Amino acid sequence: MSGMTAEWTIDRLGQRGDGIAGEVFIPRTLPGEVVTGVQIGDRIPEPKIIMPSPDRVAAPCPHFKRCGGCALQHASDVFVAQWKQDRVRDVMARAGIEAEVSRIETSSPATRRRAALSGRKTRKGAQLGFHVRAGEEIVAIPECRILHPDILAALPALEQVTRLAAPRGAEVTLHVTQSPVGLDLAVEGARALDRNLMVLLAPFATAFARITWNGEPALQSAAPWQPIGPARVVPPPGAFLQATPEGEAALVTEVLRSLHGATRVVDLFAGCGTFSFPAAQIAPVHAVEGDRGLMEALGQGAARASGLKAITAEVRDLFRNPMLPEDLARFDSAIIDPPRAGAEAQVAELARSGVARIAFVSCNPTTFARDAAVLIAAGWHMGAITVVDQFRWSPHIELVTHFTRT
Ligand SMILES: C[S@@+](CC[C@H](N)C(=O)[O-])C[C@H]1O[C@@H](n2cnc3c(N)ncnc32)[C@H](O)[C@@H]1O
Repeated sequence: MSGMTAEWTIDRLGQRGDGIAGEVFIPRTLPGEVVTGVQIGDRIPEPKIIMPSPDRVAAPCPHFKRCGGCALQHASDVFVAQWKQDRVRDVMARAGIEAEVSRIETSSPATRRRAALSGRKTRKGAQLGFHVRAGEEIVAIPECRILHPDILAALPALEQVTRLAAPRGAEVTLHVTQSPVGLDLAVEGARALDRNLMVLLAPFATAFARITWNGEPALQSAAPWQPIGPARVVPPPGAFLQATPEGEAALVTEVLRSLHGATRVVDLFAGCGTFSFPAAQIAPVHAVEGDRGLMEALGQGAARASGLKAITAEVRDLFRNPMLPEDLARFDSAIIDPPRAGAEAQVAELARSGVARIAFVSCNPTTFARDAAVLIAAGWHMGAITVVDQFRWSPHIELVTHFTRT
């Protein structure tokens, strides 16, 4: 069929949010829609909609057609919310688990507090933004509907930094994180930082609280702290943080609900303490994490915080060296929030530990389903799942639930 125009009816959406008709992927379409277009390989990159779905809406962002940042702006909020919850049910069912998905918490537009932007120097200035869908070209995003207004307001300054940073013919990545005292900028792939460049960066102290250049400190006018529970934590440059404050609050609420009755908590894959600090309002917390910089940030935040139970920190690779049942014996409750790969090794140990309750946060339903199946097979009961949509208009899905012993 390649190269021919034909008519297609969309059956379903795939995990990246593309419509699928038979074996063909058709972006920016919805189930039930009839489309035509030229097939290139297994895709119809520029479909024409012949019969639209009642769930189709006008995309709120003027960049949607080209920008690869959002895949689902052509769908109503109701459709996206339902699709994400159904996807979690389907993935769980494929792992043999009948899951109760109770609700979805969707973050508001313009609340994403961190972004990785791509930049390239041009003859006249700089290109800065997100990549086009499945391509190298960069789309400028001055009217982006997901990013926090502080980040959008800094786009002109970020373009100037791109001009200073980008090596000839190469791209730089600008990790920008919003904080109450200004933006934290970590530039990667930049040309080497020298004295001349330091001088040129100095005026950016008004636009950015901190600039880090290929991992080296370049400028700091204020420590870019984040409010985490009752603590103030200064994460390392470019560090993981939950993407929106609303999403973080929804996750924390569910985690704390799961910890009801906890007296000693272990927080596995703790990051810089998103759950450790709120949990330490209830019980002492031992935070375990593989990244030393994150653990140091958590330790410094804990040392400055008041009114919390004790927080201890341990740097540990939980894939290669998971906490064993004997290590876990001093805790009655666990929080676990692994990266996308899930926590196969650690969950196997939790399953046979004496811990009474587990709050489980996941950013990948597929690895979560695999890990949940291990706990359920070992006699644990899974509670209702809350889907947390911090990546509004993208197909990305996060969830939180809890496990108790049956
Ligand atoms: C999804 S993030 C969650 C962080 C934290 N719970 C939060 O909400 O901010 C996953 C964390 O796992 C950590 N991590 C990744 N691989 C790891 C490993 N093998 N051992 C321990 N921690 C790891 C990452 O550094 C990251 O902080």
